[in-house]
Amino acid sequence: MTPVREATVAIVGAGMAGLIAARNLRRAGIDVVVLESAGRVGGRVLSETSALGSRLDLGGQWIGHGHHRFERLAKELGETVFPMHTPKRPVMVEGAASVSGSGATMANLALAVWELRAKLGAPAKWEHTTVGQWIAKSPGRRSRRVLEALVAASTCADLDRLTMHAFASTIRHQGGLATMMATKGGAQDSLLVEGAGTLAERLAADLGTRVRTECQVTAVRSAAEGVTVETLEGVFRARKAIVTAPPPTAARIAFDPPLPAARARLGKNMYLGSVYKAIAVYDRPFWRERHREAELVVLGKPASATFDTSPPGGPGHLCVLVGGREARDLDALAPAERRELVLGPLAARLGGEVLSPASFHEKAWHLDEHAGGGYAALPAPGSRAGYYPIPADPVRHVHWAGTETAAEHAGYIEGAIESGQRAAREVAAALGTGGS
Ligand SMILES: Cc1cc2nc3c(=O)[nH]c(=O)nc-3n(C[C@H](O)[C@H](O)[C@H](O)COP(=O)(O)OP(=O)(O)OC[C@H]3O[C@@H](n4cnc5c(N)ncnc54)[C@H](O)[C@@H]3O)c2cc1C
Repeated sequence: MTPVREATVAIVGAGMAGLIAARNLRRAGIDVVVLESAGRVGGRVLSETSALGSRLDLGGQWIGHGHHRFERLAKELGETVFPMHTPKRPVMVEGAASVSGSGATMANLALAVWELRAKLGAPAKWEHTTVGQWIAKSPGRRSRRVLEALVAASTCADLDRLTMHAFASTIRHQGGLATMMATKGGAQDSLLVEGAGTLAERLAADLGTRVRTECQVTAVRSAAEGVTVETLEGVFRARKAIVTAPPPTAARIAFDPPLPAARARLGKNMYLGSVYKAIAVYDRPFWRERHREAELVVLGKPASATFDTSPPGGPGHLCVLVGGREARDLDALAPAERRELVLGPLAARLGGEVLSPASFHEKAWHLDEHAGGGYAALPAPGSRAGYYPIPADPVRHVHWAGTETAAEHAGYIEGAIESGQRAAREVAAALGTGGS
């Protein structure tokens, strides 16, 4: 029989929240074990190396304006922050032409209404209206397509699975629509040369054998003296547990005794969005030489958002994001077909070289059984459970972290870090050990 292993705190998930909680508990002298179901650490952050040697992120990457914890952590771990190459405003393109005139004006008007409603409070009837229904009623084919593209790229939601009320609540919590969508001064403000995924790798390296990958937690049983955590790799006993998996994936864990109804509801009433992300790498950002900006919203099928994420002095990086249902539509294609579909619409604008990257990196997050999707868990229609921040009150010896629980910047890496710090403080206090 496999022996039962002991730690003071067992942490479920080696994403940013779990790794930060582990690091802070270790700093307070508390023994931890981090149990991760995937064969790698990082969760929704993941860095790769391009054919030209540059690092790139297939998961979370941007440091948003005011994401101070994230920026501090990056600097502390020796990473280099650089600002995004940002035009005055992104260009919306359909085919080779940019979208202007009434299509753009109507879309901007709708965005202004959403922004205002998010600030002042959304009308109750928006609880029964999905974003898809709202957009379908608004005038102008192009304007509707712009709105669909922007909402899908900024939330990764299926537009018929996100109510206007929930969307307004997300906008409010994430500092406004303009902030969510902006590069300079917004949620896509700056990047890391070495990659956000590298931060997770460095945090895990410092924790050494305390981090166990391919160790899926199947059950957490609470008793008076602590918890027993069952995994596919054996049983761990601890005084406290911190669960960092987002509610839809945490719902696969059996809790004994069962979780209170409100907590269990979160797992049922939330889902992770669908998102496809690609980074195409070129020997230089050649489009800049032609005074072409690569911050684009492409209104084709699929609709995508493209960014120039090239590191300073390094190769050219084009980042393409497709969110929601259209991200899933890409799954059925062969890789070469998908690459052409994603890069093809950019060629008319940026030049034919777009079609011949030195390397092409892609990931469909909704197909990742461990992460479950991205960017973050969303509330399903029919309930306000799942609005940010989701409750994180401990249940006996079980504490909760993960970006969705963050009081500030939920959904972002900053929120994951904040939640890990908070959970570590909470657990250290419960153990009577202080903590950082
Ligand atoms: C494509 C994409 C782009 C993004 N872009 C940005 C961005 O630019 N900037 C930004 O700030 N944020 C971005 N985000 C969001 C950001 O990546 C996340 O908010 C953050 O990484 C979440 O961290 P977390 O630790 O809360 O959760 P996770 O990273 O999801 O960690 C949870 C971990 O728990 C593990 N797990 C789940 N169930 C179990 C189990 N039963 N047993 C053991 N382990 C389990 C999972 O495998 C995972 O590793 C993006 C996300 C995606 C997917």
